[in-house]
Amino acid sequence: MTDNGPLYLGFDLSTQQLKAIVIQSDLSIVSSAKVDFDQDFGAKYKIKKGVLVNEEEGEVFAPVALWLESLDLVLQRLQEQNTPLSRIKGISGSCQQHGSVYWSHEAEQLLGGLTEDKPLVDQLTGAFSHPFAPNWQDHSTQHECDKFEETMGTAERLAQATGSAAHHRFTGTQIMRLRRKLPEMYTSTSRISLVSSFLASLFLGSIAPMDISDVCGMNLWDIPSNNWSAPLLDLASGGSPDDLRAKLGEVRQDGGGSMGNVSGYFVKKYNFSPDCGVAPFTGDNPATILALPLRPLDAIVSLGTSTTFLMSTPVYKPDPSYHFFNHPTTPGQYMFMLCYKNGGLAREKVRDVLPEASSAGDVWEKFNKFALETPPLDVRKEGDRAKLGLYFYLPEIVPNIRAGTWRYTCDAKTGEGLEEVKEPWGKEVDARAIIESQALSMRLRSQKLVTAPREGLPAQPGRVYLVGGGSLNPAITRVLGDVLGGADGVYKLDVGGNACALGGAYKAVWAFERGEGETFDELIGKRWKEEGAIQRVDEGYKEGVFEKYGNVLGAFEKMEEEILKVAKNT
Ligand SMILES: Nc1ncnc2c1ncn2[C@@H]1O[C@H](COP(=O)(O)OP(=O)(O)O)[C@@H](O)[C@H]1O
Ligand SMILES: O=C(CO)[C@@H](O)[C@H](O)COP(=O)(O)O
Repeated sequence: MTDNGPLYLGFDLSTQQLKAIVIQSDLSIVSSAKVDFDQDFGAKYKIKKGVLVNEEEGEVFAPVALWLESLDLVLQRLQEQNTPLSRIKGISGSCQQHGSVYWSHEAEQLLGGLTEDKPLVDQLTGAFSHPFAPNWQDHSTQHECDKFEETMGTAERLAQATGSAAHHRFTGTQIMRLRRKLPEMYTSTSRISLVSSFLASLFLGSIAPMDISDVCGMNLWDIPSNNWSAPLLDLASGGSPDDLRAKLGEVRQDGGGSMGNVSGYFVKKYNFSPDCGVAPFTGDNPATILALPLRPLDAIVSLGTSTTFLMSTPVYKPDPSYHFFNHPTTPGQYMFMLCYKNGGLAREKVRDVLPEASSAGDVWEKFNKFALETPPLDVRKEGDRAKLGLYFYLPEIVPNIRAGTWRYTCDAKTGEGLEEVKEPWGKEVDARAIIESQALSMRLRSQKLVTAPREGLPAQPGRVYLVGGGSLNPAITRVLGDVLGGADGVYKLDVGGNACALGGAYKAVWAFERGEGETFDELIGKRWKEEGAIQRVDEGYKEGVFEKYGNVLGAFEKMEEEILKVAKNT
């Protein structure tokens, strides 16, 4: 670390953790710290995997107070490592998408009057009209989703306007439901923040505007007209669109620059400089595409609690089965995203029932052994049928199928003769089958966005970058490479689970150091050094193997369609 250059702080407030990462202008990492919600506060807030669940209504939510306590704790941990917080010139961050925080009428006053002698949680309890933030795993809003699509006519039209069809977790449907369920709470709400603008607000000491990319996770922002959608605001607000517009506030168009200086609380308590600026925070997925300079055709797979597949593209081609967001830094660019609820936690469920699974040592050892010893689609010899499954321990997003496990087989060469298997096959086959299933779904839905990277190759991504906790797993990375390809290889970001925090920190560097008209990719592209930042973990495209999965892609789609007919989420 140099002795006196500026430092930048990036956060990631995700489902299970709050991470902080401090970097220098040359993008090198100075220090990092994290709070694990279950480990640090599980007993106090009675959370599991970062959230509380009301099974009966499909509600999943997190206590806002938990996040306040976590922010103080993560800063204290950075301080304990002697991180020179006084040198931090700018702060930005990434937060779980879609969650919403409800501020009371006292919020601005309480945020503006924080004193360093008490923790945030003691001073801000009165700043919220609702103690909980709905989490992206919430699935209580089917009724509201139906109304959103009805209002726009079809799921296609809603996707054309807002970048996505109606989704349970999207903030507009969540706001509409909470207004109906808790009318008094809604009336006593002065402002509504996304998790990203909530965290930025704490640093600013006043309520921050929403971010131009994260706002696309609400089903309320009309992307082509760059404004709130009038009919959808009207619907969500129950006929008082102006009131809801005021609660949502302005949307900041510029992903860079400063929204203001850090609040005195952080200056006095943690020795931040009074000149330290706060840049807009964004969603964790938009921040992930900022964790490295992405080239056209490159894809990122984020293996966190959720699994997401991300690409950056200049083409706005929305469809009800996926999502488009404004790019977090570059006007005219978009982020393409697929999001699955059954990511890391579903793989853990399969892992935990494997024969001989041991709880000591590496908990993934058996899972990895079975996944690597099983051949693609469990086709061991000529004539064996390919095995395909769906492993949904939670109701899934795409396809919109209820929780359940299904197993099918089909002809491995043609994909024909798809049949459901009534007796489950050996549990050890599930280890590979669940990864294949998750990857086949991503390949199916992204195939229209990819082309042949070079003559003679089938259409596929160029590089596939893996981030998030699951990227540490060699069996998962191998199977993803087998199915998704990647003509230029599969890489893991060396910061493992910290990619979006790093994306947040890079965003802060760009926000405060950009030259006139200098784009994020230009600035970061000049400073980013591949060596030490990424590690090649799989060759990606393997001739013969990739094609085996291509042979059953149609059968996989048909399997989903069959299951949808009998097991649609209602
Ligand atoms: N070695 C590993 N192999 C497979 N999965 C792992 C491994 N280490 C962590 N994970 C998974 O990573 C997930 C957490 O990833 P992380 O990116 O930190 O999540 P989030 O950002 O959602 O809090 C856990 O649910 C766990 O299943
Ligand atoms: O709902 C989505 C994206 O639409 C999730 O990706 C959330 O943004 C939370 O992600 P984690 O990092 O906690 O898995």
